[in-house]
Amino acid sequence: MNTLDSYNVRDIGSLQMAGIALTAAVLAVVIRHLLFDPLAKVPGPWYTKWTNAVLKIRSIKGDGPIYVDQLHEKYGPVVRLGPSEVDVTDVAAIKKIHRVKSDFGKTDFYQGLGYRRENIIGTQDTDFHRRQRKLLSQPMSENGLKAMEPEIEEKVRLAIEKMGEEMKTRKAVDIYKWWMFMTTDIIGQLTFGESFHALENGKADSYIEDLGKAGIVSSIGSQFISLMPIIYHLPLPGIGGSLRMLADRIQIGARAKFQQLRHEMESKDEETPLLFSKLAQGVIVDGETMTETELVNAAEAYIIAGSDTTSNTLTFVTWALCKQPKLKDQLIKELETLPVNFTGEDLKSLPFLNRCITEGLRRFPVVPGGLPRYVPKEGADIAGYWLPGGSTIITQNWSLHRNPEAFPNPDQYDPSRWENPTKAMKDSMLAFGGGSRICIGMHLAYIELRMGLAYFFRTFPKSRVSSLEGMGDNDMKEALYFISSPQNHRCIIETA
Ligand code: HEM
Repeated sequence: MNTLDSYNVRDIGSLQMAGIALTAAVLAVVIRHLLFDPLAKVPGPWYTKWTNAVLKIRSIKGDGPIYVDQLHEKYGPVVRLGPSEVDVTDVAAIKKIHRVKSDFGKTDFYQGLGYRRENIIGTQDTDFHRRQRKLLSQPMSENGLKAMEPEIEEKVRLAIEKMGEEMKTRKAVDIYKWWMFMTTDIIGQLTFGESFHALENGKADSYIEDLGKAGIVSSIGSQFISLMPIIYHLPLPGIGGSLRMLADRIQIGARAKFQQLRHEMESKDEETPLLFSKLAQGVIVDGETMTETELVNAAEAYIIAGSDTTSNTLTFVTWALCKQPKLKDQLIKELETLPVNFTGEDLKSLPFLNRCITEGLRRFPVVPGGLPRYVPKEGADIAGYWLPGGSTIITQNWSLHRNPEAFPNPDQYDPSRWENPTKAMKDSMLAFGGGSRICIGMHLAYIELRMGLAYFFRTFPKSRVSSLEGMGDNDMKEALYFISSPQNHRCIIETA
């Protein structure tokens, strides 16, 4: 036997050993999964024992919630989505997960969305979150927002004016675009004391464009959270560098806006009521305050969370009402009862307007997918299934809001179902989340939704869905990402 041959024999031996080791490792994983899989009893497709790849692919395609909903139809209120992921539609379980002081904390998914910024939306630190809520809640309360209503109303009126102008030249209006500019300008105005002037300019400024780009990259990145440290530094096409560079650009922009706000407040005798007026001046609330970095991060969180959520809801509700002229006429009749100089309080007391909004939030939930949470370390009993600590539990609105027992004929947009809402209906609504992590901008959203719809239908009572430029129902099919929107990003309405 020559030397070469002896090497070959040794190599073959090593290869065999490696093959045996690999087979043993695979077998060990298989056996562990088969014998010790803590989620083995949770029903779901066979492959979810091994992978959540189907969920990821469908989420990236923008129809993850439909996939999960189909699994619920087949397997019941608790379904397995992956090796350690479960979705639940059981109301008692949802109350347990989304309650005040819940120990089901937000998962790493939100870290992806926040692209490494510790802010109120993504934080997993309960003390940090409690402090932020305490400091930020008052200006966001119904009472706190009253002082900001004139600023909001001004932007709503400007949006309606711009829609009227577009109607004259284009013979139709893209309400998706104008509602987006309006909500972006409102949250900019209330946050930084100066809007982004999207309504005046008819386009988003570079800061908003950067935020939009970061939102797209982050929402894809949040599906692959373990790859985020790499994604963060990769040069990506179309965003002017890496996500890290983009995030830095956004932060520099927000910091400059804040410094300008502080400067203006110092030079004024009277205080302008804004979401951060007091905190920006370093006012201490119950012995606590926020640093400039915390304020900048909170401002960014507000702008991300507070623009397309509200504008997409406005778009879907406006469209749904234009599609059903009887409902639209009923709303217009109710709006005719308003005094000339109506206020936010007057709008709050209009029953049909508010039913139209509630039904819009149900039928078109703009946060349609899961609000993923970790099961606390001691594990939890969820609707009769024991889930180990650290597994992920998801509660998706898309399914909850379509529970046919609570909402017969769930695909129908029908505001009348809210005339006498049952307990099951109220319990099945999770449009703004729940418990300690409930949407802090909920009251602001309601003010914008009421004012937007009231001004729109009072000004344009003849509105109807247009077929100009090929507009059709298909345009309004929902792209179900973390935030859902009309799939073609337009909604063309004729107002005369
Ligand atoms: C129709 C409009 C809106 C809808 C449907 C909506 C929905 C939601 C939902 C479902 C959550 C909970 C997320 C979770 O638990 O994982 C949330 C949280 C949040 N929303 Fe909204 N939102 C809307 C408008 C706004 C507005 C106008 C703001 C303005 C600042 C805002 C700011 C936030 C913030 C900061 C959080 C995180 C709260 C926390 O974790 O303490 N949202 N929103």
